[in-house]
Amino acid sequence: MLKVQNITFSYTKKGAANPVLNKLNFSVNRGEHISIIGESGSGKSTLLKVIYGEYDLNEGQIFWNDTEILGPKYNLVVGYDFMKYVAQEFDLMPFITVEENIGKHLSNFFPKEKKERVQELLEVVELEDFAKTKVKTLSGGQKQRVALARALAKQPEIILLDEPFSHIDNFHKQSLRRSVFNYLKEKNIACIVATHDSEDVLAFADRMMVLHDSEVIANKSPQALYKDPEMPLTASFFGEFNLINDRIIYAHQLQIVETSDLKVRVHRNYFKGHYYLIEGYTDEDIIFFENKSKLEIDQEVYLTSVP
Ligand SMILES: Nc1ncnc2c1ncn2[C@@H]1O[C@H](COP(=O)(O)OP(=O)(O)OP(=O)(O)O)[C@@H](O)[C@H]1O
Repeated sequence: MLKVQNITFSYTKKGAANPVLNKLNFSVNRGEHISIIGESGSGKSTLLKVIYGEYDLNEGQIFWNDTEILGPKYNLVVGYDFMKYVAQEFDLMPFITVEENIGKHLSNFFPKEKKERVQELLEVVELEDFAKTKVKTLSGGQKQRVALARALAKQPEIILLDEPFSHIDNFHKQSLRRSVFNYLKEKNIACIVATHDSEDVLAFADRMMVLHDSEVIANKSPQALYKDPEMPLTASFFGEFNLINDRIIYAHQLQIVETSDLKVRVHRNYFKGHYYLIEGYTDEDIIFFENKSKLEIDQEVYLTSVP
């Protein structure tokens, strides 16, 4: 189990401290999948780096089971065998092939096992056809997949992923995401994923942590937070929403009815595939709702909220 106990961390720039994490407490079980979300600059990457032991804490402690994770002040080499970290900037060996990169840290004493392991990982990241390709000739998304496979090669107990699919095109993203996250579950590898993409979270995360103002402001299942997001920042992660009488109401929860207290004049239609997102105005506010078809501009409709 990962235990993060009361940790505080600041970057120091020209003697001035920039506090990024303030008294964070949480734990992650073996095999558990945690997503960290938050605005850009809220400290998601910093939190992953601190857990990895890349920086020294100002306060608090981090443990994986009984081992305390210590920073560079205490460790000549950053990192531990049981934990892997795939950063946004993946550092690969450009002049050797994909399979050589993936197998880089696997022992050569067991060539058959090594070959099988590399093949298994090539399949997880869907790069079988690129095994013999030199990494320098790969695209950004392909490199990201090699970095993922390399991090998994020695089967860590916990893996930290920073925006793991950010460079991957939509065509491959869906199946790659399923393949990687299902693999981690199967092997009981804990993972902490920093992401902006709700698709990384909703179907896969056991818990979702929201970072804001240097603190964890929510730490619940995606289902619980979707149902009761508590604050606009969390709701925004799930889609378009409105604040009506201080209540968060998602755009899809508003429906056109014959008459109601909520009268809206249609301002714009946005095509979304199987529905349109409609932007409308009341006398005071902008309201977003969904409709199967496009509506006439300036048309007046009445809305009601449904669960
Ligand atoms: N090496 C560094 N030195 C000084 N300040 C830094 C450093 N890295 C990040 N910061 C600052 O720390 C804060 C948190 O940055 P961090 O990269 O952790 O945010 P993030 O939530 O991961 O952002 P994003 O979603 O844009 O990747 C920001 O204000 C950033 O400017």
